[in-house]
Amino acid sequence: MRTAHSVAAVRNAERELMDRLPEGALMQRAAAGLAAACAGLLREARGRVYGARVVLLVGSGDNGGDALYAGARLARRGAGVCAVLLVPGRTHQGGLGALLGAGGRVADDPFDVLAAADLVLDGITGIGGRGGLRPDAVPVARAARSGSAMVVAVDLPSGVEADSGEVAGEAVRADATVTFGTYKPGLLVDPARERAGALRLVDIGLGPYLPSVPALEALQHADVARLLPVPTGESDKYRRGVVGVVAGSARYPGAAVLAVAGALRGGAGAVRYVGPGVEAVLARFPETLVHEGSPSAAGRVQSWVVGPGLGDGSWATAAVADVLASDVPVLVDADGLRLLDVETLRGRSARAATATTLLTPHAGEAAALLGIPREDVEAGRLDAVRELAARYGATVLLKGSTTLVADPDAGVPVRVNPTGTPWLATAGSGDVLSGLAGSLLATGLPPRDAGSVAAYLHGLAARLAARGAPVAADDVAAWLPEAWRNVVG
Ligand SMILES: NC(=O)C1=CN([C@@H]2O[C@H](COP(=O)(O)OP(=O)(O)OC[C@H]3O[C@@H](n4cnc5c(N)ncnc54)[C@H](OP(=O)(O)O)[C@@H]3O)[C@@H](O)[C@H]2O)[C@@H](O)CC1
Ligand SMILES: [K+]
Repeated sequence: MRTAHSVAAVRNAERELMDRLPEGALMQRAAAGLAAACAGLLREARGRVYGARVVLLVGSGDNGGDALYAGARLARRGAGVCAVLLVPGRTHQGGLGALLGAGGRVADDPFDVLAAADLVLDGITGIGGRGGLRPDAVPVARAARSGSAMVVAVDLPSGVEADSGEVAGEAVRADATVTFGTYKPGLLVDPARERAGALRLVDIGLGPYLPSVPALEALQHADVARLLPVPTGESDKYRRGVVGVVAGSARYPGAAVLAVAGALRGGAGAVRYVGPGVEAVLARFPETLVHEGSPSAAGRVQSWVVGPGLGDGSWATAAVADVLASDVPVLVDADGLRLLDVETLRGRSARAATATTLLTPHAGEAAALLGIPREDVEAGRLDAVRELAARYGATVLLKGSTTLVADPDAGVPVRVNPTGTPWLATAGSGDVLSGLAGSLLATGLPPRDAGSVAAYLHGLAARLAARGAPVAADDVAAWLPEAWRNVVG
């Protein structure tokens, strides 16, 4: 599991650890890890550290101090290191002394040195930064990107919000970020994540002092493998779970087919389809159980998926209400999100512990549910998913470039999916995801696990299917077994 902690948690842990260490020891640990990472990158790019041209962008806080001490270490290994001091009167004095003592220098003209650099260390701001880059830092950050240098962010790309992943204005765009002690939420959530490049974590000994419950967590292969259902010798199709899929309409029969395609690959023993797309579903998947009446009359299921391509006719409205009246886990997607009755939804968890709900909006649907503009959801994804989960009393999976899953209990870490790919932004891929997650719900996974495991497999399947080329939603569904094998492999 990759975990991220809030700035407040990092600051507390830092205070506790600092009390037990000699002054400056923590910054030296950070700088040593940072210099080692930079030396590795320079060796990869040009064979050796000796003679490399390194430029440090140094702000007014300890983030700049880290850059200066790391620069001193690189200078001692023969790199030509030059510091650009953004606030000369408030530069970290110990760090500057170390750099100058190691043969580094302060740049006269930042743009000259940046144009010739092999590597730029961004030490403008770290966890103390607020708002986007200040105006004087913007041209320097742009110049760092415009040459051929690798840009390495110290702790965080300057200009991003560490706790939320928001980017208010301009931020550094790094090729790599070397972060200290723990990941920060902004390194894992877009739009900030996208500025961070490849992530590297340097252990500075904060671990024992950080809270055991992080703010954010990202599943890795081993975590997903542990969560995936494994049928036993005694499993028959009913014990493995039956997922009911209420999807599709005369106008959108394809949504039914794609949701069933996802559901068939999610581990449930059987898929029961209910809706107007019976013919299309059976033509493609003859193994599906089908029913054309109301969902509650279709036979037993262990979970429901309701909404993809359902339209908003009277049958659809009644079907959503019917499904929400059940006591099994329900996943609500797409049109289902527009048709759901909020009071019924909130009442579900009070009615039965098994009546859990997983909502799976994309940014536009989330915006409608929250009554705010879509851009606000995209800019502040973490806040939006937390707010939705709290307001609706349901688990919420917010789809997008970094899919997030929030539990209605605010004390439970938000999950962020690490396997996404831009190729997933394709029609119908959400229908596949809803079927897949619903199927995992039927096997008994709680909503947060079902949502985050489904997002993980779905992203991985898309990557495996795509290999650099466009994919259709149908390809993603077809590659789900390969993604599953890849995880348990
Ligand atoms: N915690 C730990 O465990 C460890 C922490 N370590 C390191 O310390 C870093 C945190 O250092 P920090 O607290 O000094 O804050 P930092 O990020 O340097 O920025 C604050 C300065 O920036 C300024 N400023 C603010 N916003 C700005 C903007 N938009 N654009 C431009 N400037 C802006 C602000 O100025 P002011 O608002 O006062 O004018 C203030 O002076 C952390 O990220 C890590 O690298 C490691 O050494 C070891 C272990
Ligand atoms: K930085």
